[in-house]
Amino acid sequence: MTERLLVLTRHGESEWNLKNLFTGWKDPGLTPKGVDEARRAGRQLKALGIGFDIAFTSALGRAQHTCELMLEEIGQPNLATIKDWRLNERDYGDLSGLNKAETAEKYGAEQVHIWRRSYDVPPPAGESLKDTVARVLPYYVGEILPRAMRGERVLVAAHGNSLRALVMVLDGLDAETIPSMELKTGVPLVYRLNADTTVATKQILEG
Ligand SMILES: O=C(O)[C@H](O)COP(=O)(O)O
Repeated sequence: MTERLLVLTRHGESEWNLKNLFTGWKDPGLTPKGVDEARRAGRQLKALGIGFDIAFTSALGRAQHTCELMLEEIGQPNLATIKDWRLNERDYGDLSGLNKAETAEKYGAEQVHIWRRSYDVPPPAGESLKDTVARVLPYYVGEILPRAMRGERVLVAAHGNSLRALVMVLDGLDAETIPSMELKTGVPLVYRLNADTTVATKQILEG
């Protein structure tokens, strides 16, 4: 039987995650903890006997480095990896670089939660999750899903919100339930898909 394996992993902790700064399309690197998280994710997958035929990541360094470290730990350091901006984190617009706690003090915790976790309310000059879905989903359907459907084992190393966009579709979440869904850094989501592209099983490899 064809195995349709799709593994999604948010990048390891970044330098701006540690400083509690809105990051979006800015390009800080991983912290030492983020490097450890990425390597641990690779080791967890290897322990399950999971390897890959193709990897996808974004145009941002924290995701690319996470992908490289995971593949190194799995023993596939030279695996073909496709880097595409459509998997980038949601653009946080004018909030990029601002401290999240200070922003909450200035605009209110509720407003910041809405900017961070709602479906269709964008941060100032940034992307809403709905905007992010509008670029991630077509890329998934056009470039990633066909490979999984023909039995290629696929790794996607990306970002908290570009992956929330994907998980929303895979898990059948809606605008009311997506705000409560968060993805931890460096924790692989292991999906196996049915022939009709729906989700057969999902495993979250908590640290
Ligand atoms: O871009 C960022 O700030 C983080 O990677 C994700 O931010 P969020 O968890 O506030 O959406």
